Amino acid sequence: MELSRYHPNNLKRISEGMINIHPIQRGGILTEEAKKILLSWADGYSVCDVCLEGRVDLIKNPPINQLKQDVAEFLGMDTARFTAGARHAKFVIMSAFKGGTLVLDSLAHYTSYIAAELNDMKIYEVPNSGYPDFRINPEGYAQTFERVKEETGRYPDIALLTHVDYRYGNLADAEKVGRICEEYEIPLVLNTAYTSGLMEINGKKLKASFIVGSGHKSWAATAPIGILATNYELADRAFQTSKVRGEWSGRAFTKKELSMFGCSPVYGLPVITLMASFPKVVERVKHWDEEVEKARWFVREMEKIEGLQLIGERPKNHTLMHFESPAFHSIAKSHKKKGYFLYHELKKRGVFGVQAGMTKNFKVNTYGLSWEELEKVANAFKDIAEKYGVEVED
Ligand SMILES: Cc1ncc(COP(=O)(O)O)c(C=O)c1O
Repeated sequence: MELSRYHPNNLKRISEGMINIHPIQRGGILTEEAKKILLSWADGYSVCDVCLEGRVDLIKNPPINQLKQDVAEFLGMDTARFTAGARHAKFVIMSAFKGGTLVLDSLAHYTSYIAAELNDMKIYEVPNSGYPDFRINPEGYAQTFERVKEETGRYPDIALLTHVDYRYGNLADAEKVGRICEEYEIPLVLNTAYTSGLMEINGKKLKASFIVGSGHKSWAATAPIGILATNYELADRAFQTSKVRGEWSGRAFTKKELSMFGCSPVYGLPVITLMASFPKVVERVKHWDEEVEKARWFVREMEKIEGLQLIGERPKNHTLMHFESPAFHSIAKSHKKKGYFLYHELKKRGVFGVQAGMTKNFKVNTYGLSWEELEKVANAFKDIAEKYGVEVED
């Protein structure tokens, strides 16, 4: 075993000191407040200093019990739990509808499909409009509900909408889908992995029965942490308590919630960083419009590069974006670094986050970059294009 590879000196992060535009990382960057408390809460069971009830979500010091209620209120829901990522939150919901039928958008993340598969659910997809904008038409939900009824004799048990998808960063019309679900009386799961924590979300207004969030993606928290918020009607179904009794010992655990593995799937730094960042997160969602404005400016600058084109909806309503770049792709064909040239050229210019090997298509996220940083990133792409003889508009 070569243990020296784990020496702190060898654990320097590759992106350190660079402008990070990684598509999944921008909303999870810690606030200064969270960074300040890292060391004092870094030990394994740190949050369990004063655990009187045997459940992390009920701990009062640090105020996790209060945070859970504040997070629910912030999302316009009645109650919430912290989960092991958005994926676990979806698994918890699907397990409450085990063996049933799910309708989801065809841009949903693989973890939505896996959560349903693990729970023996039948899956139906709402189609998208295809290349180049890949939009989800809310009416597609009603049509798919009818299709399910025709094929199975009954309407689906639950529906899921990916508020902003991970492939194109399209913002779906959650309000319209929510209204349709309400008409059909089908509970809606709104996956806000890329929206709650960045923009204002009110589950009641959107008629969502469940809101799923991702702390490490969008709430300035250390991974892994997700959020599952719901209303009082469905809370008992999602957070059932244990009924088991040891046949010999007679032991019972009636306070333990099954889907939270009895106590909690997440504690320590993920919970504490989410807590420390929460006041900033509550504040930052009010400034989402400026983030969209910056994203749109960035698209305009990038599209000055010959052939480079935004894929997904226009205008952009989110900071996660997907570009098609035939010019970079043709450079890669004859470059000695092949598809890796773009990644290396960006790194040389202090920009990190475009997936190594990608040139034909690539994704970036501009959330939280200052105007100055944004300009530096756009200039880096333009500079690389010009270096290889690709035309760039003034
Ligand atoms: C739309 C969407 N939902 C859920 C997830 C998974 O989130 P988590 O890592 O919190 O489980 C991702 C991850 O990329 C995602 O893009």
